[in-house]
Amino acid sequence: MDTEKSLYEKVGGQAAIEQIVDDFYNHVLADDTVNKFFANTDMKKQRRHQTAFISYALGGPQYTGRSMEKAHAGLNLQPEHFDAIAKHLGEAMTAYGISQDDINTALDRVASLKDAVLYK
Ligand code: HEM
Repeated sequence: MDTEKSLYEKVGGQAAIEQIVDDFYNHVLADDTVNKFFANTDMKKQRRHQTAFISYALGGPQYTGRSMEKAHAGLNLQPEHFDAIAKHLGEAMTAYGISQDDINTALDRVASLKDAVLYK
């Protein structure tokens, strides 16, 4: 748990998340593999999604809304969608100057939610 907390703090806390979210968001919306899922999602929700996703990856403040299963119900997300989102997260973190080691830690965390998110 200490390691998780320090990753969030290490990369700059809330301010880092906001910048990474902006970059991540632009990439997700430009990617035809995944942007269709957000076509009917309102902007506020989308923003919450990106922030929750990245906060979780960094071990920051936890999202307390609907369960991952419920949040993705009806989307029937497939591995390629998950991988595309993970790739954009990695790239946004690289652009922000986060080390590859820390990025791998973040991607491992995110991968642990795969079962909760896919095929719902
Ligand atoms: C670890 C992985 C993920 C996490 C932590 C996560 C987190 C969340 C959260 C917290 C919400 C609810 C947002 C809200 O209602 O305010 C949500 C909804 C959503 N997620 Fe994810 N997500 C993940 C993976 C994905 C993937 C791979 C996709 C595919 C492109 C995706 C697409 C969506 C969409 C479209 C919604 C909105 C559904 C709606 O409009 O009700 N998510 N996600």
